[in-house]
Amino acid sequence: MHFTEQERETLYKVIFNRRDVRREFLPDPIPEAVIQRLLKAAHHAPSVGFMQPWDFIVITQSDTRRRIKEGFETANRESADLFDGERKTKYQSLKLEGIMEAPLGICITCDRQRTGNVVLGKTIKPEMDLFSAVCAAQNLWLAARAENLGMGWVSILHDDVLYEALGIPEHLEIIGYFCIGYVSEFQPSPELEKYGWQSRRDISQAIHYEKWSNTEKDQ
Ligand SMILES: Cc1cc2c(cc1C)N(C[C@H](O)[C@H](O)[C@H](O)COP(=O)(O)O)c1[nH]c(=O)[nH]c(=O)c1N2
Repeated sequence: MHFTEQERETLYKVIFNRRDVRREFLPDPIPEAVIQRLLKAAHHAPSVGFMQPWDFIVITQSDTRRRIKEGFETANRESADLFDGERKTKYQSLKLEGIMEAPLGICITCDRQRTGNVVLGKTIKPEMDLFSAVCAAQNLWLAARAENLGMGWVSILHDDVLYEALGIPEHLEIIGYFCIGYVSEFQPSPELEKYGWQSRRDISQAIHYEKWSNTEKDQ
């Protein structure tokens, strides 16, 4: 298959207009066919040794989401305490999840034993199964954006909250919890940039030719 220039432009548009969404969620229901398309896109992510170590837990019940939200509140208080002074005040002013507002939650797990102990491509770097499951998360994120759905990653959560609330078997690792829903708008830039927490690095600082090189600004 050969992609046209227009199709290519669309892909880049999706990439550059994807956002981590926390505050713009609408309660509008997501059609089941759309949810299935998102999950199929996630399931078609690359994976080490074609291990496909992920599972997707689909959460719509507000009772379940409330338990997760309570877990977030605990973890968020602990997290705020790790920052000092002005930074702490700023942290506390940020909105870092949309668990109750987004009608859909998806938890991605990773079964590290899915295809046995020795896996092609994972023999030297054992963490490659986890990386593969993160690729599924990114596919989900981009597919959601293409469907005009916002998605937010919530990692300010202790794993035991998700194990308990979602009945996840102990042998699975938790990759992440994601809030998904239609949105009032997509912000043009990251929320953390807009609120002065962190700005985007200049791309020239991220690219190194032939050898890693320290740029002046990075030191
Ligand atoms: C692994 C991981 C974990 C988290 C995130 C991202 C990733 C990749 N991000 C979202 C993060 O803040 C966001 O991606 C950046 O700020 C850049 O913004 P955009 O995603 O471009 O909008 C995120 N955001 C948030 O509000 N609460 C969270 O717990 C997390 N956790």
